[in-house]
Amino acid sequence: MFVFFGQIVIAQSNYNLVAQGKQRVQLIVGGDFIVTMNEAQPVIQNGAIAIKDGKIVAVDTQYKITSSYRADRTLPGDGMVLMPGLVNGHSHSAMVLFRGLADDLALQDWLQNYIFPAEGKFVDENFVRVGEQLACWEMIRGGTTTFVDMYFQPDVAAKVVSECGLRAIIAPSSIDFPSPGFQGWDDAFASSINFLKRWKGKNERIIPAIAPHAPYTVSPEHLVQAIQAARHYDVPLTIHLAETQAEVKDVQQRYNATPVKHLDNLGFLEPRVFAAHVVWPNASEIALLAKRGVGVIHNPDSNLKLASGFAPIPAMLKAGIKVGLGTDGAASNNVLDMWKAIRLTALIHKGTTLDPTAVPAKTVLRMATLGGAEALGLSDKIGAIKVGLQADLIQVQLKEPHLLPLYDVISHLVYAADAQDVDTVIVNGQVLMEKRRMLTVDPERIRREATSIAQRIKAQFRPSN
Ligand SMILES: CSC[C@H]1O[C@@H](n2cnc3c(O)ncnc32)[C@H](O)[C@@H]1O
Ligand SMILES: [Zn+2]
Repeated sequence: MFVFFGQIVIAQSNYNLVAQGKQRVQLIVGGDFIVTMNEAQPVIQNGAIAIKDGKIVAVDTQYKITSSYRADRTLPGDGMVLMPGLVNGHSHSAMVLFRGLADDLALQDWLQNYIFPAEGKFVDENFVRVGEQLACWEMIRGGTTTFVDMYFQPDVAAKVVSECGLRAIIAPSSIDFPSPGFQGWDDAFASSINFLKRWKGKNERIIPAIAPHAPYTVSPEHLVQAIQAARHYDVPLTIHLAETQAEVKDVQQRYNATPVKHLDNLGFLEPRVFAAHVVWPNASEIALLAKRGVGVIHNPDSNLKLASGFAPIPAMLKAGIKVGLGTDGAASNNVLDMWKAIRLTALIHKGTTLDPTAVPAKTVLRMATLGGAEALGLSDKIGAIKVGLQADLIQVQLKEPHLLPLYDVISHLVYAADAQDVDTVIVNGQVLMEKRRMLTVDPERIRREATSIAQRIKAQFRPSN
């Protein structure tokens, strides 16, 4: 409101409210069901959301929303479920260009003899630009609205993400031996600090972070340096942790402690840290992760494909750990498809525990949205449909045969829906895909450039064993 000559003059938005009885917003989005992830109003039938300045300003029935708000634009929700966008808590996005390059291998063989050599030879600015664009295209198609990207060339990645409209934690990798563009830890780590100085607070959708690779590839001194920097610059830190039995054995031999305990001995574990995989924690390490408030990202597809094992997710959830879901990179998955991770999570833990109530559908859907946001430290911004949160939303169609009939919308989202069912994607109030039409990326150009890079890889790639 403006004060003019001592009188109160009603500003434009209030004028509209007074003039037409309705408040003006940018966007109204509807759904036959809104699955909110908000305990106060879990599922709303025939619902709608009003969005202004990228944020959710009202969540209610369609009748109430359209009675109170007038929108510049409306996306109707007939035959749709409206829900928070999916949060992919662990990926190496540009690795989509290595999709299908090295399959059916155990993690250490895969990394040492195939992936690290391929990265050394092919990963440069252009690789990351095209790979990141391909990954963003794939993730938008599948309803991911926030992802964590733990890889190289972070400025290139951040530029692509800011252009395509997604939200991302961009965590440049640091490791103790040569990696693309770096001699070793010192220059890689210095570069990651420069990246976060450049990007912190610059774009509300890009959150820079620190990412030491793993306890078996980063020395204790460097791990301490990483967590101290994360504290100093107040950014998240992510790391691969306790991924394989080989890692547990290796860390135990070198440091006389299992991986989680080793990090705790270094004073490394705190709520700003979220760890990927955590397949092999023992019972006391699970308790420790919960006590320290560390987030865990479960990557079931990658853990199965690399024969790493089954993470003890039911025990972690019981202990109160913040657990989210991730895809890992497409060289070990081989897709950035969160629906596959959702379904696998709901199935494998029932199989391993012989308990059909282990990790129920509702819990898995929470892990893919709000649980992931909590693990990443972003639940004050995303992960649920609630007034005040950012408008990161997806509409999922409910009309195709594999989704009929419908008794329980959450059951369908977990056990029956897939990436092709995502109809419309919105991040920060911006529509990135509408009725499956891509609005912020150029599929034809990406397809052409990705194919050209792959031709070079195919001609030149040699594993090191
Ligand atoms: C320093 S993070 C980037 C680095 O990690 C490699 N990587 C990809 N997937 C995995 C995994 O499951 N475990 C360990 N390391 C992985 C990636 O190829 C990059 O080199
Ligand atoms: Zn990974």
